[in-house]
Amino acid sequence: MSGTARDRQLALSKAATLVEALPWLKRFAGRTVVIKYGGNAMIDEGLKASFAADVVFLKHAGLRPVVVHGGGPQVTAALDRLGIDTVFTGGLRVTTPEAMDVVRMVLVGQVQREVVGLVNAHGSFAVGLSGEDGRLFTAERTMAVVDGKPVDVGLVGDIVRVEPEVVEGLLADGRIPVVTSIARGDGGEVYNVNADIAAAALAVALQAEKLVVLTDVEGLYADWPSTEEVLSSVDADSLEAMLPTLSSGMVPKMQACLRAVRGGVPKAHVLDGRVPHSVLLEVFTDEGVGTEVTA
Ligand SMILES: Nc1ncnc2c1ncn2[C@@H]1O[C@H](COP(=O)(O)OP(=O)(O)O)[C@@H](O)[C@H]1O
Ligand SMILES: CC(=O)N[C@@H](CCC(=O)OP(=O)(O)O)C(=O)O
Repeated sequence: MSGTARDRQLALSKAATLVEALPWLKRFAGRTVVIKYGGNAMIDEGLKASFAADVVFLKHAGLRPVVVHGGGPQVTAALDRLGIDTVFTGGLRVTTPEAMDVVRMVLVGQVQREVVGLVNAHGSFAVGLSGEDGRLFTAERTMAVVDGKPVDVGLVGDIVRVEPEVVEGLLADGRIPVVTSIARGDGGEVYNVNADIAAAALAVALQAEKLVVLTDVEGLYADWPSTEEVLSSVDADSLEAMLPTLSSGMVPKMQACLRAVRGGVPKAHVLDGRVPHSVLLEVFTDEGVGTEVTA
């Protein structure tokens, strides 16, 4: 093919991508999308920058993105440096009072600041919040479930109340809220909340159009640890039946997707955050990517 013909074909395919986005741009105008940015998806500087660009793109395209970030690997690295062992049970970090201080310091003081900085490379959009701010999240102590039995995991909370006004105020002001999954209990105790669960609770409270969860696998594998088949779509009842068979970080992630769709969020998606611009591909293309959870 001559250079000119190739150039013309490339231009046509770029135009086709833009045109494919048109119905989605119309459909999602003014809608809220909650994006959970997992610590395992924060791999390198290029990917972090492409995630931030996607979030800012959504905002300029007329959506209202809200970021809930994780940072589990970053917390584990900080605990290692302090000589504190890490144990996960049923996908939740066993959180001693000593570990809780580190979790809060790393998530709010380090990871949230980093995400705010990445988004604000594009303008003065991002404002960071902990679940403690404006009493956004109230939590109660919870347990992990292993083989159907509850197991104590220390200062881990589940969200029992969301007061989304502080986030709604920021959205109305044209900002991009960047939320950390730390919450207080009614008695003032501080809890470590899994970030997938926090993102789902917030998506429900904001009546979001979508919950998008970025992680380090292609989606939900049908028969993990085999990675041959990614489920492209699963409904809430089938997912609930699968829950007891899931392991590690997929347990809270899929509980979160279930909670979102049962709470009225039309769709939840688990995407591979290692693929650049996976958020844009999910929101603005016909096929979507990863695993979609529907009610
Ligand atoms: N059925 C499954 N499909 C995909 N991943 C699974 C499955 N079961 C367990 N996993 C594990 O769950 C991990 C994702 O959870 P997690 O490590 O908590 O991610 P994140 O930090 O993004 O929240 C995957 O990397 C994989 O090791
Ligand atoms: C209770 C619990 O497990 N809390 C998580 C909070 C951070 C998180 O969820 O981070 P990722 O999304 O990167 O996994 C933790 O301490 O690691």
